[in-house]
Amino acid sequence: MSGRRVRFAKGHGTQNDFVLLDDPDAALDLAPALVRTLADRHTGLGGDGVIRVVRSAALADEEPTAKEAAAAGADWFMDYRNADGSVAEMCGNGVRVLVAYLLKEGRLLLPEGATGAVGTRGGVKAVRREGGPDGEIFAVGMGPWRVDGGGAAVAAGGDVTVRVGILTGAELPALPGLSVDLGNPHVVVLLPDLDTLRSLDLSVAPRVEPVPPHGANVEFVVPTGEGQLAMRVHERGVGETRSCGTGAVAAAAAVRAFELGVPGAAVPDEWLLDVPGGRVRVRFTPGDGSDGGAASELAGPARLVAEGELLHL
Ligand SMILES: N[C@@H](CCC[C@H](N)C(=O)O)C(=O)O
Repeated sequence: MSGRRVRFAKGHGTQNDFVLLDDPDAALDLAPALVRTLADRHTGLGGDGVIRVVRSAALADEEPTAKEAAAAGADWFMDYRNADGSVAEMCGNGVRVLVAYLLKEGRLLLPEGATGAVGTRGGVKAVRREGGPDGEIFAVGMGPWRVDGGGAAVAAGGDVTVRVGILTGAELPALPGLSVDLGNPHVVVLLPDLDTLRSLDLSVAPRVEPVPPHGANVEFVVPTGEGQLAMRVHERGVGETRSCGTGAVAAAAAVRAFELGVPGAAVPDEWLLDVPGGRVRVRFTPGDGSDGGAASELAGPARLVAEGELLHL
């Protein structure tokens, strides 16, 4: 990209932060090394991930999901990369930040309450502007989810084992985890209380066994009230982040699946998740999701904080 001028923006959704690269015509060679440099908090702009803002049609020849997006009328595509340079299928917080950027650039018209669409590798996502104090709350249709091990895994309390360290240097006894697919892979671990959640040392990746074939984002959750969860997350390709949108949906879906298994339990379809970077809302349309028919929605803020031009890269 020597000699080329590339505009960037920086934004976050509940402090899950991203570098956005403006590349409408898919002219950039977004090699993993460039992503790592940009995401680095010392040598680059810093972020949990990098989002290339690209026209779906411009990426259609090399990315089948971009071709589908273009055909479905979603003009813009979120080409999402984790901070380590790896490609991820979906990013719930990232979609909202992308939408905030497209609105700022006048590329998407989304009056409050209206619905638009953006392309991702995890499929076309419907987005709605909800408003909020500074007009920054967006809701994203996250589609169906899948509990990988089905009802048997839910009944057993999980399908994998998770080992995680705590700040004293010790490790918690092995914990059950439930694998949930949101387009990207998640493992959700239910913890007994907030003290245990706070005690986790997520500077080291939790170990999941059997090892998920494509890695996993691991969410640790504690129910804090009816339809309320506290969550911390270790993201695949990043490390601990202050929020994860797909993780929030996976966490709520897992806890809801456990509760649906309790006879007589009143299980809410709306959940509030408190993460270190703020709060997001997850809604499920009625159903248990197991037939792929039920859908989920994630809502939360998105903020752009800077824009500029890349130099020397
Ligand atoms: N922070 C994102 C998820 C980003 C991708 C993830 N690290 C993966 O590799 O699947 C979110 O808000 O969903």
